[in-house]
Amino acid sequence: MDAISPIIKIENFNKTFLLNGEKVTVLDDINLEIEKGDIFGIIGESGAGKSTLVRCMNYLEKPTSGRITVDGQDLSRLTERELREARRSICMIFQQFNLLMQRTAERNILFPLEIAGVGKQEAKARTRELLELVGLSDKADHYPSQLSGGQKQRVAIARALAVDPTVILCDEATSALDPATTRSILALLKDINKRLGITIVVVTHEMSVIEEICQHVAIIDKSRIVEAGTVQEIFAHPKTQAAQRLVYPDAKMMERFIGKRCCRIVFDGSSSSSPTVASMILECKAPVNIMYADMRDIDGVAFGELVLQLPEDENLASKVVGYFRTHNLFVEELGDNAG
Ligand SMILES: Nc1ncnc2c1ncn2[C@@H]1O[C@H](COP(=O)(O)OP(=O)(O)OP(=O)(O)O)[C@@H](O)[C@H]1O
Repeated sequence: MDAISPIIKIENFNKTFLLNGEKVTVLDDINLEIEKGDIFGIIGESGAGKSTLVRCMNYLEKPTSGRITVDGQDLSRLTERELREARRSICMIFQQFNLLMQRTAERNILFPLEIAGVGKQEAKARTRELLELVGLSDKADHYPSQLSGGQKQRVAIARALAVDPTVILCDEATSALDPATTRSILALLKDINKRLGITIVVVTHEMSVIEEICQHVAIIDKSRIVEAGTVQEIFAHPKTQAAQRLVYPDAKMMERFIGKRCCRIVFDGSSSSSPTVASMILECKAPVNIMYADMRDIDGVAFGELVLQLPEDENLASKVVGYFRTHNLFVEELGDNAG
């Protein structure tokens, strides 16, 4: 395989379920390519079809029509035995960790090595290494019930890594965790991707997870992929309503600023990293109120939106608006016809 060919390729893919005798289309004409070494996010609202899509990537669910190729192998052509073999390199981690409760952390990680027939000494040494990699060397003998949610997910990640996968599929892997633990698990996944070159597919309903670790993202809405691209592109120019709802969840709230001399400034990653608002205040000598701010730092670049209340003096107000426009920012005055 050359470095730029996709490790996962999904073509003309459809999935229907039979529900009370009726066909329900859950995924409709999906086409997607995920490059080797990427951290790829799949985001959408509840019921959009995210989990079904990711489960199809290792054939836990089979497509109704269409093709899935992973690492050059068309999964539809594999026998059950070959599929089991292929699944060893396409591991999955889940929201609820799925650990074996009667086994210690160490023996959970040993499990896939036992199934793969790895010798005892080698398996034990590998397990120790993995416990260290996920920062749990001191918890080897703990049972899942004695571990926190974050620690359980670390064991699940170590177990996934035991068989040297090329892809890790994460289905809402941080959704049961608090924000600080979520960040630490995402940092661990990022580190694994960087150090081991493993491709990671992240299914989530939280934009913050995408921002934190993904390079590319696909947005699923009502069974279809409505937008896909780099995280920066999607943040900068969300085209569809589904993407706009995710990137600007508070868009409806803008209505409350209408008629109050407010303007909305969009930071789409193209402006310089200088403190633009502070510089504007110094240069225009204009006092402004910040009414609303939703800013994110993605790879050191500012994305998001600000609502400022402009000065009453009309000349000064247009000077402020002009300042932002000359600094490559999109500015929209929230007049009576805005919203
Ligand atoms: N085995 C099944 N039989 C029938 N319908 C199913 C089955 N599995 C999933 N569905 C339906 O497919 C749709 C998509 O489900 P899926 O779990 O993929 O969505 P999701 O985007 O992951 O949602 P969530 O974020 O709530 O988990 C839902 O309407 C669900 O009810």
